[in-house]
Amino acid sequence: MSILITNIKQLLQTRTRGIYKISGSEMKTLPYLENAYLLIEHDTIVEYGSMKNIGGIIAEKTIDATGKIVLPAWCDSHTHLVYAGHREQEFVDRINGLTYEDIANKGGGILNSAEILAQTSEDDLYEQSVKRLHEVMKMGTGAIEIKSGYGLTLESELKILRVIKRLKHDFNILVRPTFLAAHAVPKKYKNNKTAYVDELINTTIPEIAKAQLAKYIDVYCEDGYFSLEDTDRILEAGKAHNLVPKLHVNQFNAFGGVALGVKHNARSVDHLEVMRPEDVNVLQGSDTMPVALPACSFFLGLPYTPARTIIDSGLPLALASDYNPGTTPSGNMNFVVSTACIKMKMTPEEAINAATINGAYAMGAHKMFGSITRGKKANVIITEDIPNYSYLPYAFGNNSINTVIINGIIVE
Ligand SMILES: N=CN[C@@H](CCC(=O)O)C(=O)O
Ligand SMILES: [Zn+2]
Repeated sequence: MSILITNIKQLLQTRTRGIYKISGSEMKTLPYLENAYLLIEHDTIVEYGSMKNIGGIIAEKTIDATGKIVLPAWCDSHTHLVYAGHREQEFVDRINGLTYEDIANKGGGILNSAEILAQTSEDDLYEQSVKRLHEVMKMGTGAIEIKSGYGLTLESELKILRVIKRLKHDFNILVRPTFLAAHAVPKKYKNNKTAYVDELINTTIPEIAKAQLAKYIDVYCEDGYFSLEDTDRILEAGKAHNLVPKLHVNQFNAFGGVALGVKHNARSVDHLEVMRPEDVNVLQGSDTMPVALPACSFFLGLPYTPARTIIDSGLPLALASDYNPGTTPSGNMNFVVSTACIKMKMTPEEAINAATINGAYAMGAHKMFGSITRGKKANVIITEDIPNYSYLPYAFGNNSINTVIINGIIVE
């Protein structure tokens, strides 16, 4: 199937091959063409250019994008999309004064989700997750990372990772699986966290690696969860099984998690709501992508990741949704981009770079996703008739998307 998109008002994020992430002041630039066309063959972008030079291209399907903007589909590099049930009671408890920490200390939070998931069949978990994946694809997400982490036992973690594999197989979208059993200490190990970490290292990680169900390994490095020492041991064990590190760090406390991530050459360090100068400095010159999750800050009323400090120091920054039942029950990347502009003072250009090419980098998908580049996967959003690209984050809460094409196929 070939698709020709014509009369595009603005074709955003047009880049030549070999550009894998955008850093510092370069994030303020979003290359684009006006009055453009884009040609897709099968699942690939094969050509684009000015309408003046369209020549005699013929395709099986033509979409007239007069008045519309075309941009790469969002690359959401941090989600927990495979979960069971919901946690709106905790939401109400927070409105009534409890903190995220209070709720976790009462056995709620991640442990609450793990209990529900243990009682949910694999098929049911799959069906619940299908709805969410389809919903985010309709909202423009064209590549996604999904973590386990609501299992906390070998059996339940495998259940989640098998569901992720099924989604990957059944849906026409890049899915990157991450193993996150170090998400919370299970009740059984409440007073013996070291035994849980030992079990992860000696049994769970080797089994997960044997099953080839994950590409990345993640740890929630935070007070009350996993310490620097635990995290170091877990990442080391993961690396021995070819699992690439990603980290949850600096959500509530900063104590060296970012430096540890850099030491392990983590693909990304995510959250970063609390950043000290040394946490920013240690990222300089590294291959690790900092990732902000503004919808999580919005929902919990936490500080926002200091995007200006990070970008103005010359670093790159990616944006992701953190879709999960506890801290971010939404996978809407349009909202993430708006919130980054409104609350983190990112310009629309910076936010779009962060949610496309830098998001692709944060999940190791930058060679085929995240920009309008000849030879990359045909993952595009066609907006409604809107005045310009700044209107996208400006009209927060609106769905300004008309059509989403993922791997050359229109999402229905
Ligand atoms: N902070 C750790 N993990 C998730 C939330 C987990 C939960 O509360 O269910 C996050 O990234 O926000
Ligand atoms: Zn998360």
